Amino acid sequence: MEVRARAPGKIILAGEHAVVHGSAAVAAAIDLYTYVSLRFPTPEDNDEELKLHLKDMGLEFSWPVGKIKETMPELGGVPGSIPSYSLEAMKAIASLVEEQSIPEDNTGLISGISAFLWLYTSIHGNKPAKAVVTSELPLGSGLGSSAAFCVALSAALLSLSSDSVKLDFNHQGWQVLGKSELELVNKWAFEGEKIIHGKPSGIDNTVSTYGNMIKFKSGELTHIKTNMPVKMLITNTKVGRNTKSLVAGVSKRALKHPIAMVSIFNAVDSISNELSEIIQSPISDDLVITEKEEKIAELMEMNQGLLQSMGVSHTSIETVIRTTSKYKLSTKLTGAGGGGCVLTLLPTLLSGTVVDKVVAELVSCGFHCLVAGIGGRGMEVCFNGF
Ligand SMILES: Nc1ncnc2c1ncn2[C@@H]1O[C@H](COP(=O)(O)OP(=O)(O)OP(=O)(O)O)[C@@H](O)[C@H]1O
Ligand SMILES: C[C@@](O)(CCO)CC(=O)[O-]
Ligand SMILES: [Mg+2]
Repeated sequence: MEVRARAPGKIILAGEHAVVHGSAAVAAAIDLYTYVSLRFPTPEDNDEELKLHLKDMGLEFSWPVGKIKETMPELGGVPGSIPSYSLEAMKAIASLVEEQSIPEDNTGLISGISAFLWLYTSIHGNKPAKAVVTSELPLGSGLGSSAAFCVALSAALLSLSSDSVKLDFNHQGWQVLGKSELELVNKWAFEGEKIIHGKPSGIDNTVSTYGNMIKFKSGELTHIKTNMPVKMLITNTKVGRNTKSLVAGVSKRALKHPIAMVSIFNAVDSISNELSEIIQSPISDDLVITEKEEKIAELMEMNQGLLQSMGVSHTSIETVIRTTSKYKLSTKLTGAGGGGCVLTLLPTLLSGTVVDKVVAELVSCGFHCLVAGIGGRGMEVCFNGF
């Protein structure tokens, strides 16, 4: 039996970082996906290994199941109940990861491989299997690659665990899971995100699981219904960074300057609430759209200013802001910042020629630009046709 799961990346329209400290944030799924296929070997295969193939990078890792059992004698294997990780389990996983040869310029993958091992062994114990991962998302760039990885992986793992997820095996093509299954996948993915992010808010795995556009505050999800077309140019500065250390940096600043930082987080909360109201309110004509876009653009600029105060902007992000402001366009970072991707609002009435000029100028600075579909599908699984 083989299953394939896919989960989308995301953009955060407002509220990143502050959401870790209890403020509201607004996020939307994008139509770029991470795919995980999972297969248990048949007895004829005579395969006694757990394998992880990161296809895009041409990397393969494998662990003899005997070695996993020896290193982690207290294995879980109960899909319905999520174990809290013990220091011993994390140490055991670290030793299993250490014995793999991970290329020096790919050490960022250590946290992803650790999340894989933790999720796999917690759900399936020490059963042999092969997982193959591919992704359309740039890794470590603010588009939620870690969450898409954890959601797709959890969905694939739970789909092949006999009783935790109800599926229609005869369904042709991609299928959306039921409400309780989505909740379970989201919970497991959040645990994976903890391994990668340290202290995630849960917004990335939640929007990747459910898709569309959401408001998220203190673990609570509100679905945003909108008929407003929101078009963003995504610019990847290609400056590498990692979410865990950026989140830790903001927490450090919050400890150092608690009163000032609480004011910043409160301001972000108001921005996210206003933004979600604007997006949800009905549209009667083009004039209304233009007014709304102007407000959204201002809120994005205000949010970017506050993110800069939190210490998560970067000179490359400032370069994109300067470049796009020449064309009167508003830009903010998305995700954890420190480099990575930034969003520029593309108003509905903006001419294609202007977009082409901005893109050409950004590309000449060495950045990569893309326009992704916003607010699309969440996590789905497939048993055939792949
Ligand atoms: N397809 C993948 N295969 C293996 N590991 C992955 C994959 N996608 C993400 N990861 C893991 O997640 C890490 C990147 O996570 P990180 O949270 O730093 O960035 P991001 O999720 O892309 O951005 P953000 O959290 O700001 O949205 C990678 O270094 C790797 O460990
Ligand atoms: C920076 C952050 O707010 C968003 C990363 O996409 C972290 C989180 O919420 O987990
Ligand atoms: Mg991440």
